[in-house]
Amino acid sequence: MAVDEHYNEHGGFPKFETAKVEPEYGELIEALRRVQDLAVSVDMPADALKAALAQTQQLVATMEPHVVPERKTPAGRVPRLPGRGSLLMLPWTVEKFDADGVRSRGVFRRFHLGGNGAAHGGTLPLLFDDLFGLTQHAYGRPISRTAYLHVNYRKITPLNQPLVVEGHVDKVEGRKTFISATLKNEDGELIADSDALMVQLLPGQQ
Ligand SMILES: CCCCCCCCCCCC(=O)SCCNC(=O)CCNC(=O)[C@H](O)C(C)(C)COP(=O)(O)OP(=O)(O)OC[C@H]1O[C@@H](n2cnc3c(N)ncnc32)[C@H](O)[C@@H]1OP(=O)(O)O
Repeated sequence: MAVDEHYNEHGGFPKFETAKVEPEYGELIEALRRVQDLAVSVDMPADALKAALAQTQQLVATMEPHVVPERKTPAGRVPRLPGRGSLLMLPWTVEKFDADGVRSRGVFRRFHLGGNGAAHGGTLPLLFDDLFGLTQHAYGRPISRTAYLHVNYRKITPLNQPLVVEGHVDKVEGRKTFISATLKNEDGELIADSDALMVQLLPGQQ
């Protein structure tokens, strides 16, 4: 394991701490994703719209009193959950996490639709960027920020089909970590590939 001697230097970043959550937390996040799927899929009559609005306003009222600062919410800090329990992240599950690389599996869902049955092109950099963050972390690099991220779209990215993304560190030069990744379908066909530069933060950098 290539643990960097500067691993504990996190610039302005806090250390990532796994959150403990109630069993219902993962179910809530999944239900909210289903709502997102539906929100971009439905064409409702007025009475159904009114009912959905009233129920959503009720949900907001239930959740709103519990807003906490960024590092207190479990969102994004539950590695066993799809997307680490974050609604922003692709709801994919990490199945390999070590210095050799990180592999994650999942599907692009209806709410990732760009057009004509394909995932929105902007959702792929999100998938890759989060994977790159995890990859450099698994490699033992200090917290870094993405300086650039390049995506090659090789084939249409389908919705609701199991896909796998896999990334690894190519080289490290001082503060710079060069990482690359591939997105493939279960037949091993290449859908997209990406490479990025992540730059280690200096003390005080955010
Ligand atoms: C377990 C769960 C964990 C948690 C897992 C969570 C994963 C989340 C991961 C998300 C990561 C993100 O998306 S972060 C969000 C998106 N990124 C950002 O917002 C970054 C904004 N940019 C910046 O803050 C800055 O530009 C930095 C920090 C990247 C670099 O600024 P700096 O510190 O002043 O460094 P600087 O001197 O400019 O550059 C250092 C070296 O990098 C090179 N360099 C810098 N930028 C570039 C560039 N675009 N293209 C080529 N090369 C570049 C320079 O030439 C130099 O090389 P040399 O002369 O030394 O050879």
